[in-house]
Amino acid sequence: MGDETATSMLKRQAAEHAVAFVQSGMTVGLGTGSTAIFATRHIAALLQEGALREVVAFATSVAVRREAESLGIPLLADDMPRAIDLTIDGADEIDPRLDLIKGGGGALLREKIVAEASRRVIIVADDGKLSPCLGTRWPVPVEVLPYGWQSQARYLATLGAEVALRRDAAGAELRTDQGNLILDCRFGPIADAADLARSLAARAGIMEHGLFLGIAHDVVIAGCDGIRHLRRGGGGAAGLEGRP
Ligand SMILES: O=C(CO)[C@H](O)[C@H](O)COP(=O)(O)O
Repeated sequence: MGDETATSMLKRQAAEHAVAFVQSGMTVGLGTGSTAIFATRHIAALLQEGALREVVAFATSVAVRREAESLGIPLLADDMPRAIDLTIDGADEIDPRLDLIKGGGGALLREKIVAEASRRVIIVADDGKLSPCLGTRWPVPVEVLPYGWQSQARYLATLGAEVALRRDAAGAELRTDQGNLILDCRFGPIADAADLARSLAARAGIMEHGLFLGIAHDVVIAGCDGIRHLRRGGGGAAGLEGRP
């Protein structure tokens, strides 16, 4: 089995473990990315089997909304007429406090809107996403308005970032679902993520950033040695007995 297949299997295991927390009647946030998509597909399969009933979902990106529609998952209207019970999403980097870098898939703004509207946020990932300190292995994605974006790039450089405009596979500047740009900001290990988040939030033209601090309630991590369920403030691994 190649590396890619093994990682994909871990992503699926983490995502399916988290879906066990979805109950009939819930409103569920559907995350974006190659890990969260396994949760969406598993929810669809459980709805089809009748093991779950009356679940309504809210997607964190246009791509996931389309996928959910094609799988027959009922969706809330885009104005989110009610709060979300549980969101299952992925992450790019996870530190020991369960703070995150997200936005590798470019959906950080919608993902943060959905997470902040959710009573519970479960992050699912393979153990390659664990990091001693945010910024060690992943840049912080920053979504900026195209208007004046080079000014934001200069501002980000003054904060210590090596800044790269994200491009799509064809080399064109990548546009988010809102038509904005993404600046990937490599800071290296971030000593004070809360302070950096404040500096990013303070700048007009920066629409959102990929630091998700104090947002995840749970992190489900799959590795070769099994699944670990980490809870915020819960002192670490809870093991499979945490399953509802
Ligand atoms: O934040 C995200 C998308 O904006 C993703 O959740 C994150 O990039 C992880 O993706 P993957 O599960 O494909 O590794």
